[in-house]
This record gives sequence, C-alpha cells and structure tokens, in this order.
Amino acid sequence: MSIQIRNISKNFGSFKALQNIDLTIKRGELVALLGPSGSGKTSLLRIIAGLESADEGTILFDDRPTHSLDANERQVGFVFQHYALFRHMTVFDNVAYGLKVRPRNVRPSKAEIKAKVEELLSLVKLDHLASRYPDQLSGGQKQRVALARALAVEPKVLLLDEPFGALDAKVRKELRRWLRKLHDDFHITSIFVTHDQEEALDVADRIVVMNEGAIEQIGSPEEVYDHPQTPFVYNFLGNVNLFHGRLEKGRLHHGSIQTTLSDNHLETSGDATGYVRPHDLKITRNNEHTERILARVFHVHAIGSVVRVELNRLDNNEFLEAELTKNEARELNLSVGEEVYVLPKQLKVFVPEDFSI
Ligand SMILES: Nc1ncnc2c1ncn2[C@@H]1O[C@H](COP(=O)(O)OP(=O)(O)OP(=O)(O)O)[C@@H](O)[C@H]1O
Repeated sequence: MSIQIRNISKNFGSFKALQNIDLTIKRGELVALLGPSGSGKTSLLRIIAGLESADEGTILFDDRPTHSLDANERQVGFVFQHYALFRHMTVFDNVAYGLKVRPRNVRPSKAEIKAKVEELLSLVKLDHLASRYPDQLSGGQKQRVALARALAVEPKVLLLDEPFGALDAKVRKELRRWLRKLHDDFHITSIFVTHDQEEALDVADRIVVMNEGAIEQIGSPEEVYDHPQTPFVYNFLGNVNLFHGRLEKGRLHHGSIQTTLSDNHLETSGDATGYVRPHDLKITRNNEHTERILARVFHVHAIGSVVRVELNRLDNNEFLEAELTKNEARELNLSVGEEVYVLPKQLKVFVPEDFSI
C-alpha cells in the first residue's frame, strides 16, 4: 500500500504540532520519522493510523482517502514502545489474537491459525517460548512478540512508534536487524518513529527529519547524513564543527583564516557559519597549505573503530573535533600538546538570512 500525506496540519490549542506536512511513501518502503522530542513524529503517526484526526489535509492509502475507509479496510498493524501485550494470554495466544477475533466468515480455521502463529514465532525465533506469559519474557522478547502479533493479521501498513525505545542498546541493535529482515521478507509499507539517529540511519530506506512540527529534509540515509540541507539536520545527524565567521567573495573568514568555498557563495557577503563533519577535518604537520588552521592537540580518544582527536585552535581558542581511522592515527602518531595544522576537506556554509542558526 502506498501512503500519501497531503498538507497535514494539527494544532493543540494555539500550539502548532504539525504544519503543512507533505510526504509520499512508496509501496513496500521502510521510512523513519526522525526528530527530537516534541517534533511531531507521534502525532503524524497517529494521524496516519486514524487514531487522531488532522485539522487540515488528507491521507491517502493507495490513492483512496483514509477517511472513507473503515478500520478494517485500513489494514494497519501497530507496534508501540510499551509492548501492550495481553498479560493473561500466552505468547501463542497473543500472536493469534488478531486472527481469532475476526468475524466468522473471514476467520481462518483453528489449524490455519496454529500454522500461521507457529510460522511467525519461528520467524522471530520465539517458537520455544510459545506457552510463556508476557511477564516471563525479557523486554526484547516481548517486542518480538509484539512484532509477530502485528504481522499475524497481514497488515498492508505497519506503524511502529519508538518500538525499541525502552530497551538497552545491545537489544535495540539486535531488534533493528530483525525489523530490517522482516521488512525485507514481507515488504510491508512501514513507518517507524525514532529519535535515535543511528537507528534511523541503520534501518530505513528513507529518513524524514522533523523539527518543530515541520519536515526539514527527506532523503536516503546517505543523503541526509552527507548532504544536510539545513543547519538543524547537520546538528541532529552526527557531530559537527562550526566555523562562525564572515563570507566575502567566495571565502569564509573565520579566526585568522580564510577558507575558499567550493559551493556558490560568490555573490553573498555577511555573517555565515561553516559546518564540517569531524571525519572531514584533515590533520597534517605539513605547513605548505595557505588555508591551514593552527591548532594544539588537546586530547586523543582511541576507543572503538575511529580515533577522535580534540583540538584547540590557536587563533581563536575554539575547540574542534576530528575523526581519524586507526591507520591514519597510527601514521600521524599525535602527541597531546603538540601543534598541528588542520584543513577542512569539505565545508558547507549556511547564511543566517536563510536559516536561524
Ligand atoms: N493531546 C495533546 N494535547 C496537547 N498537546 C499535545 C497533545 N499531543 C501532543 N502534543 C504536543 O505536540 C507536540 C508534538 O508531540 P509528539 O508526541 O507528536 O512529538 P514527538 O516528536 O513524537 O515527541 P516524543 O519523541 O517526545 O514522543 C509536543 O509538544 C506535545 O506536547
């Protein structure tokens, strides 16, 4: 099922929770709604689900307005942050529930329900726990039951609201892989809400970045991470170094340095901020480059697959963070306190007239 979200707005009193949201989700896509707390993700999901009504706008499922569809026709499956399993039912009965309560004329036979539930439980690797009750399961296991239960009724759309939010980091990672795999197997059009950028980047086909009730950017994980269109997206998706300065004739003047810009800012002049990802800062001892920034190594964190280097600029005393691979770090062999040169390999400039920085 494809989903079209057209010009959706929602107010709570005078508060604008959603403003003119337009978004098309293709059949079979897995889309993440990503944004900070209060950005409107859950409100949008609830409107798509029909649990909440919009003040303006329309939602279409396969080109049909959802307000003309009753709950059964929508065929939406849900998974919420808090498992919402029936405590007095076994795992098996929880998964079977949606099928058992179907009207008699469309209800599968007992044997068909049993086969379906067993298939789903084996898919989420919980077949050995079918006769347990929710209280006898870990949080991760409960969420897998919730996923199996949502899938049992063969929904056309799967909506997940922070499905792994209450779980610890390791279990979250494992369940992310589950979600991706289930999605690849079933190709159900799915939307999941998260405030965790890593989760969105890891799992989604496309990410919708939300801020203050509006969409900041829509794109593949690579697009939103490598080519943020707004300062907000830069800040929200990963670490970034800011170079506050002035733009003049295609150069950003910051501290005592001028950096020549690759993008089109030749016509603009005035205050501006340069954004550079930590892995786009090159550290060198070579003093030949005219646009180099002199900095002192402040700290080297060598934990994990990347080496993070904190640097203190000597011209304006601001701090920078660079990321090196283990090999680069080994070759450079930096010592805390030594002076080095820093060069931005890629720098994106935003001017405050366009965005509030
Ligand atoms: N029923 C309501 N009445 C009044 N305000 C509401 C209601 N529901 C949501 N809001 C407000 O709308 C804004 C958006 O809420 P929403 O739950 O959609 O955000 P969110 O991005 O999902 O945040 P979180 O990650 O914290 O769940 C918030 O400021 C919230 O306080």
